[in-house]
Amino acid sequence: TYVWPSPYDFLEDAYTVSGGFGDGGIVDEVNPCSSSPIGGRKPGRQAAAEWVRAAYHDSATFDVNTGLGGLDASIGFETNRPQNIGSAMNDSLVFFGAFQSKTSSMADVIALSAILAIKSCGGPSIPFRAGRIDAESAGPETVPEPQQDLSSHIASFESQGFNVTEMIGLVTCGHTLGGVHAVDFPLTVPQTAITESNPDGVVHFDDSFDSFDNHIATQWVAGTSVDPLAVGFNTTTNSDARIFAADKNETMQAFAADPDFFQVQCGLLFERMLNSVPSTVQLSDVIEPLPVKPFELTLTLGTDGHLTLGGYIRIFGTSDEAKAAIPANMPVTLSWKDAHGNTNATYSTELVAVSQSSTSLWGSVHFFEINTIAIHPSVFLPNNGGLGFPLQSVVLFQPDGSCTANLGNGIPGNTTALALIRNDLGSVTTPYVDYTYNVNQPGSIAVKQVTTRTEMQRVSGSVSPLYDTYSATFAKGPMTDEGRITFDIAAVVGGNTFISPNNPEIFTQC
Ligand code: HEM
Repeated sequence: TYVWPSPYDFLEDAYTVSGGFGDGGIVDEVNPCSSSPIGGRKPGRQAAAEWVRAAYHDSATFDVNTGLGGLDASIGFETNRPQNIGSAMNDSLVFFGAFQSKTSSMADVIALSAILAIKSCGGPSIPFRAGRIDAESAGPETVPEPQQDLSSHIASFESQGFNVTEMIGLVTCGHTLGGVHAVDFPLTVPQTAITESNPDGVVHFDDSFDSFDNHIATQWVAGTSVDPLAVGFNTTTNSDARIFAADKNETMQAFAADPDFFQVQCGLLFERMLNSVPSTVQLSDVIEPLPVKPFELTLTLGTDGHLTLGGYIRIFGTSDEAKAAIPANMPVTLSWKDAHGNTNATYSTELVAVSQSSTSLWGSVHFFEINTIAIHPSVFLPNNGGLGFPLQSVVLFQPDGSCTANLGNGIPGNTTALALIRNDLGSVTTPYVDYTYNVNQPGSIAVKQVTTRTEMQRVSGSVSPLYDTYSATFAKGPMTDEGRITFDIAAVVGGNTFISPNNPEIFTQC
């Protein structure tokens, strides 16, 4: 199961916190469900629908027989294909770039975005797993198009692992959001749909385009469908009509009769769709909000030689009691153990509720601030055997003195990162910085993550006799507009490897 610390902590944060303090910002784009995407903020465009369609088009390259393709961000290299017409795919990828990092591939962000969009629109809770790997080229051209016949669609879905019933389900679940745009599909939607208030000429699939509900099915069964791919003027592109009726409307009738059945089936089908990945990819366990989780924890050496712990503790709950709780009245105590595993009345502190509130799509979430605790370094265990929240205090990033040179006009020069490494736990070998930045890739608007390694050198002692100071200077990568920049610092100390992971880009000027 998922425990802290994990390489996927960043994705878990993005999954769990959807507003207020600690919010990474992904859900804001699809809350409310009708929101249009930033950048191209046009009435009629809907980010939630665009993300769900992007996830489907990326995953639709999956082939169950070969185990190739699937959700792998190859969509970035496929935007010149007619199936992906419009700026929706690229606009989504640019937005997702802010959530891409060494431990969150673009493909994982695409999957996460669909899960959050569907939930924000009132749809099912879909389990999220991470670990997808980004492709570096286009996949096969297997995304279905509306003018194809039913047997082609059955064959397409079959090679993606979905039978006829599941095909009907997946198309219905997808087409409960959004619609068809006249600017991109003039053979399906008449140009008269384009107006000043509807510049892309969207015609929605059902009467509740911003609610993940079964109206797409109830309207179809009642004969009141407005779906341009079902009752459109051009019968050739009425693929939804052919698909909906492919089992004599059995599935559509079941969806129309029972909204809960619709939700459950959609959840299961989307989960399979998002987990369609190349057979070489090993997905993680399901990532669920942790009840208690450190957030932005920092452990630094102060000038008095004491270690200082700072940051926040996040508390998440789904019970009615948790939802009713007022953070300011919630006593949250942080206690720690000494080097012998013992507790002591003084090894404890009360945390203060952060005044700004936070929201989650999955329950209630509150943050509590650690009012910087100073402790003598020797009370920390290098590793507490996996119990509680192990604080790694052997290799520490030292923000004080770490900096990036300025070459003038805002052009960054080299970055110097400082680390403190314990000197009393055995020999220190191969200390290094792994710096992860983004490069543009020809053929896709999405950036690629690159990691370069620089060895660290011991430069001096420190204010504490237990730590020495190490330094590395390395070039910043090319400046792209997208992607997160992070670095890890690691060393082998006394035969064990210690890592200070995911430190944020250094902006302090030298
Ligand atoms: C035979 C299969 C399918 C065909 C031919 C098809 C075709 C289309 C077309 C032509 C559009 C209009 C796009 C636009 O104007 O922006 C559309 C929209 C959409 N499709 Fe499909 N689709 C199929 C299956 C699916 C599936 C399986 C899903 C999801 C699981 C899905 C999700 C969506 C969504 C959410 C939209 C709305 C996009 C927006 O409003 O921006 N589609 N589809």
